[in-house]
Amino acid sequence: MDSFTLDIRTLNFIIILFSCIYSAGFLLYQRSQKKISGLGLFALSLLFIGIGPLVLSFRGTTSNWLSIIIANAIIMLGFQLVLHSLCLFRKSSLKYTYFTYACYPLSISLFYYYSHIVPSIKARVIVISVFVAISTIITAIATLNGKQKDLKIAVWMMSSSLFLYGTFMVFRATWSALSEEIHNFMYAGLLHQLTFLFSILLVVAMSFSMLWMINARLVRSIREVSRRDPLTQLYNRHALERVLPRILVESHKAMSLSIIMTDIDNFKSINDKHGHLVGDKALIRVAKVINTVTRPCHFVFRFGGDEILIILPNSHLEEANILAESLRKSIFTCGLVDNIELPLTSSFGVASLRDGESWESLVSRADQALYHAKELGRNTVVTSPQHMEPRKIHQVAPCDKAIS
Ligand SMILES: Nc1nc2c(ncn2[C@@H]2O[C@H](COP(=O)(O)OP(=O)(O)OP(=O)(O)O)[C@@H](O)[C@H]2O)c(=O)[nH]1
Repeated sequence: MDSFTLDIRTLNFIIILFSCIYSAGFLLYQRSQKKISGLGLFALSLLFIGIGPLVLSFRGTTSNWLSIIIANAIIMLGFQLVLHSLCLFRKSSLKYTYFTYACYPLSISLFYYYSHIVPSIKARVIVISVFVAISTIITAIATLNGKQKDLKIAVWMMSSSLFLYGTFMVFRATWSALSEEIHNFMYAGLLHQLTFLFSILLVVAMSFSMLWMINARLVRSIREVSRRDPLTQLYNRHALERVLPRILVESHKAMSLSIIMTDIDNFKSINDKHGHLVGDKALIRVAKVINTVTRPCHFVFRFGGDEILIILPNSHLEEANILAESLRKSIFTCGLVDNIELPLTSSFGVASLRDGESWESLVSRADQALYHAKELGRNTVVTSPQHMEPRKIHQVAPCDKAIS
């Protein structure tokens, strides 16, 4: 095992360099971009993981108190903060940090004991290896169990690099416990030299995974923005074009798909009478009501102007009618908009996909039904018949209030 040797001083220098560079990078990133929970603490943890070995390298030229106890306390604090920061970043419970925070003073006391009362390099190696093993394995679990939606492959990379490092530390502690006392750490053997090499790998892997997760979050938020209507926050036509092929394939398998087309009644006169800002608020209010009444399996799109399309996958006509009627009532009773009592109502056209019917034909039937609802006095739900009777239109709900 000792025929191959690595230079600990060089490896130590690389740890210091990488940790400090990544730390500074993350701190600058955090300052210049929108704050990301846990990122500042993660940067700090890397700084500690870098400063610890720096202080350690003064061994022999400064007091043991500084070069042994303080240096190792800084390294252990660095690993503790990696755990804390990743709990914040991944929205994991902070309970994961309790055990290692409790072990921290005990580990420092043991360091004091094995450097000043019963000096033993071997015992100190075991103490730090056990502490780091526990904290990195807990960090790997906390990272995996976080509630935050992140790119899975990057989460796995972060978690598995921490887990592998922790496992190596368990091996190092066990090996050291079974070996003889170490007289000079610099020549203690390959296992201890590998610790420095693996620490460099851990710093690089953690930093890369962190950047990967942040980048994936940005891409997701940009994609989300591009698919939402900025005023109502409903999905836009671009989103409809993206999800429609999938919805149609699934609905052909399930043999059922219904849609509801709705349009605010006399919206132009709301705009003309109260101004476009009030009109915007009315539109937002209607969108909110629709979002509250519909279920997560329904898709709601701003189709254009004041027209909103609701897609109900795997739903028959009756189900769509019941939903449309409940939406109609909820909009009719939704109250004041901007402290102004508006006659806020909507009309609805409902249609269900017929055998072999195209999407365009379905939308056109829902549009026709909506048109008839307007003709019938508005604030009404009209259903397009399911069977081929193009001229026959059913009115399913009476008008609560006709608006001229
Ligand atoms: N405030 C506001 N108005 C909008 C927006 N988009 C479209 N509009 C207005 O919405 C109105 C749509 O009117 P229509 O649907 O044609 O007619 P209506 O007055 O609602 O009448 P009916 O639909 O027949 O009940 C137009 O005046 C558009 O200028 C928007 O984002 N904000």
